[in-house]
Amino acid sequence: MAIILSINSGSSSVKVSVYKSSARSQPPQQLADAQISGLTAPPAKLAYESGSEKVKDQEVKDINSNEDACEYILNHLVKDKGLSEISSRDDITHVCHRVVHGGDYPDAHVIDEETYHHLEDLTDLAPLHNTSALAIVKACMKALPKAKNIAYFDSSFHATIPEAIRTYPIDPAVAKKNKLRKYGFHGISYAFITRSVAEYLKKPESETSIIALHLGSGASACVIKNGKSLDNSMGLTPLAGLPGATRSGDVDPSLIFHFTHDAGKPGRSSTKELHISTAEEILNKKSGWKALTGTTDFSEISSSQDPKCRLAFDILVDRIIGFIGSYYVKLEGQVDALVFAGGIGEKAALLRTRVVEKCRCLGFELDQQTNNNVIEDVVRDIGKEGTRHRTLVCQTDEQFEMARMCAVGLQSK
Ligand SMILES: Nc1ncnc2c1ncn2[C@@H]1O[C@H](COP(=O)(O)OP(=O)(O)O)[C@@H](O)[C@H]1O
Ligand SMILES: CC(=O)OP(=O)(O)O
Ligand SMILES: [Mg+2]
Repeated sequence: MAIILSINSGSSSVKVSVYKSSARSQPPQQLADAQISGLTAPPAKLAYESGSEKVKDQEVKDINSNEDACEYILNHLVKDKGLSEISSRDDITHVCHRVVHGGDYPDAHVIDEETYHHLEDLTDLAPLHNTSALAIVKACMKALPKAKNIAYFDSSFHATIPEAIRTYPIDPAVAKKNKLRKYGFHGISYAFITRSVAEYLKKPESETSIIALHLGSGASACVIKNGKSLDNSMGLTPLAGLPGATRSGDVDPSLIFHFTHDAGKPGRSSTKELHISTAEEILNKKSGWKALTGTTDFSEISSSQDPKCRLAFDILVDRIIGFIGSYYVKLEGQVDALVFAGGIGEKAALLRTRVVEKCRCLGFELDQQTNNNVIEDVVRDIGKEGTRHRTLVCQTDEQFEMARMCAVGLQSK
């Protein structure tokens, strides 16, 4: 029997789910689910659920990093008397790590001392996104010496994006040398969404074409043609495309050269104090909903009448429909469904309403009653009966997807 820990280390939270995998061709069975959130807005809070225990919003002290959060969760799992499968850390056999940037890796990668440095090299491509995951990989290698660590990359699912879509129109020699191209992210989530939607529609994945939206703290859109990623709104890094909690999303790349108090007077003087890594930090960590409204909580933004919140909401709707229109054309209208996922996509009924209203001309329409109900199924049809295209909500689960891929790997041995 394998005991699999799936770790999703995000920009503001660490989510860890525990699974048992025993029988052949059975999906992994979840034993416990832990999350420490609020890492960027202390105090950090614990949510924990296992057979015997349920905790929500419990403040936890002295958690200052993703590694601290992970260590806290490991201790909690061992201490949980109801979780008999883990009585010591040695009971954990596999640890799946979500690593956002996987460069050219088309598949998951087992991590040992030797291969760890390959992952470190990738961090140069996305320092803001891979660093915390790698710190956790390192901590787990030390804290759980008996377990096998495996990296699952957000970019792998997008290895199928064709050349003309993934290539930036820049000097090809520089692009090649510095590995500058579109990679695309949230792929673990899109793999889960594609499989779940295909199952729901009772179609093979290879005949399923969807426009999917993963709208969380980081948000992206993806077009999946016959089960494979054709395009994703994120790019070289997760900064491109839709805005997010603290990310600007697409802006004119020149904007950053004007981003000082001298703004309005473009020229070298206006940027002389602004180091390029500061620019990256501003666009990734000091923009988005936080910069526009002061909060990163989208439920607050979507229910507020404050003009700043309404503007942020309208910006998200505008950017999303831009991608839907583009992706609809890329699929030549052969769309099985528009799919909403991620914390915002799954819970913000008003956002779904406004987006789908704008896409009415393409043949999408909602059933308002179903849309407004709390959605608990993995996939739920919220579309109006008789419309040309379906609209679905999918409760995506990146931790489960990694555990599932890990279990499939074990079964094929
Ligand atoms: N009821 C809600 N309405 C709108 N947004 C919500 C709601 N509940 C949570 N969210 C938003 O979902 C986002 C978090 O989504 P999630 O997919 O868990 O994020 P991540 O994994 O990227 O940290 C946050 O922006 C949060 O404010
Ligand atoms: C890829 C990415 O943006 O991840 P997250 O949404 O977890 O920040
Ligand atoms: Mg996420």
